[in-house]
Amino acid sequence: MDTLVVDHPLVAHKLTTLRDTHTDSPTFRKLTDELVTLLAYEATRDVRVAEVTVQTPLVPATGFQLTRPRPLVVPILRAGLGMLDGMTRMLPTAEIGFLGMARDEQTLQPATYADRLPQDLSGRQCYVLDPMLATGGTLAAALTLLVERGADHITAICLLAAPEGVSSVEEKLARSLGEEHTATLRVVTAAMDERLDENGFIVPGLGDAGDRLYGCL
Ligand SMILES: O=P(O)(O)OC[C@H]1O[C@H](OP(=O)(O)OP(=O)(O)O)[C@H](O)[C@@H]1O
Ligand SMILES: O=c1cc[nH]c(=O)[nH]1
Ligand SMILES: [Mg+2]
Repeated sequence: MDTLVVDHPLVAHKLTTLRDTHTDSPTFRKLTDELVTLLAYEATRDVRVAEVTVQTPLVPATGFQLTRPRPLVVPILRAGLGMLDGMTRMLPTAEIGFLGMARDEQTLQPATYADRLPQDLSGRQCYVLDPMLATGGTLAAALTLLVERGADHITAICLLAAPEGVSSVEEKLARSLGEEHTATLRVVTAAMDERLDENGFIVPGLGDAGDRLYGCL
């Protein structure tokens, strides 16, 4: 799985304010939205396009247009919802499917409570939105589900990732999908943080992304 850490001063600036415990929810939501748009620029670098010809007022011109089937954007509820508008600003014609997943605070295992995705994702290019890649359990389960339905190119956009989480996603996918699948899997993140703490929180991190976006549970 390719992992890209987006190295850009505006990303670093916005992320620093996002981490600040004094940043309130309205500001946190706005910064998340802006950060996702910056990350989406890198994450969509290999979005599928085809050559087309258009007529300018002067001459025919060769250019590119997004192909069909349209890309599928998949926010993982709850916190991934805070990334949806920033993503669809860059990909307004994308379709949107929803996955509701919550991590048990004791066991750290993810449970899926909502699945509003097409059953058949054959040949689909997907963009998964989840701000935090911590132990990796949530992302591994989401990627497994999408690949099992036929998605063949999936990019996860995360605000923060932990190194042990990325390794764990790779191990879990090797177990759940085996070596046979041919899907391209990528993670694009604003930062690779130091580590996880004993409660599975990313350090230094930004705390509980869902709570900071929406107040509390
Ligand atoms: O990598 P993991 O260890 O699986 O943890 C990451 C998950 O935890 C958070 O969601 P949470 O379960 O808190 O749900 P929420 O979005 O409803 O707050 C986060 O948005 C990820 O989905
Ligand atoms: O640091 C973390 C880990 C999981 N979920 C969060 O919201 N934050
Ligand atoms: Mg949460």
